[in-house]
Amino acid sequence: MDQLKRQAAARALEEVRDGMQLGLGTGSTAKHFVELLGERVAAGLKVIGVPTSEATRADAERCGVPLTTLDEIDHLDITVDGADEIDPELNLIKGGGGALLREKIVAAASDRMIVIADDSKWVPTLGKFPLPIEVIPFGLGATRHAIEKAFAACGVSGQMAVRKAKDGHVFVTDGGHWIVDAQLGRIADPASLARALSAIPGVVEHGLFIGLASSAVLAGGEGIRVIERRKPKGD
Ligand SMILES: O=C[C@H](O)[C@H](O)[C@H](O)COP(=O)(O)O
Repeated sequence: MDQLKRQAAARALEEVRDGMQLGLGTGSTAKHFVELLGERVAAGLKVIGVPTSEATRADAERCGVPLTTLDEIDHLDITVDGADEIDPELNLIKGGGGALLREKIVAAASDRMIVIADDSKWVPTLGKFPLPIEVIPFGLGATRHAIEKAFAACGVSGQMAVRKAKDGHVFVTDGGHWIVDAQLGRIADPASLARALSAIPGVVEHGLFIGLASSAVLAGGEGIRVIERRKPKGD
């Protein structure tokens, strides 16, 4: 599996050109991209990156990838990031590693988002992977109630749980928020659910990435597939 993730990362690296400003994703697949990018930088490639998490910042620094922020620059050429699920419209579930908020900000600031994954992430319909919803701890009971209403309005339902870290404490995101993971099973209309969740005041962001991915690089036993999004970015 790790080999497939690295192959997908290597294929995405072929899209990177000298002088590009890059969004650097988070997770085990994106980490391969950062490592391979570091090798190219050591060989003379001139790029600058914006990390989507503190973990990726540390990886990029270790690999010698020069970094900046979206305060210093306001636009990126390509973001390369992993995903937890990818559907045929290139809608995504992201946030299994808790980095969804910065990942979405960075993807939205990019001309192109290339998703890299092993082909186990390719699904006909999103929802088997628990949907991460980043919330403000204040008023969580009311926010959960509003989320349940949004689920009902969008024809989905399922158990919700506040994410815990390995040490048993509540998982806290890089932005200081909590994550509620929702076991929905099948999300028939991810765009409607994304809109409904975004309208809830206590929801900071959610892991549905709709219309952000430009292409997906999927590595499997039979080789690499590159799937391009048909609609323009944002649609
Ligand atoms: O918050 C984490 C990110 O959305 C990851 O890109 C996603 O969870 C996929 O991670 P991995 O490549 O480790 O499966």
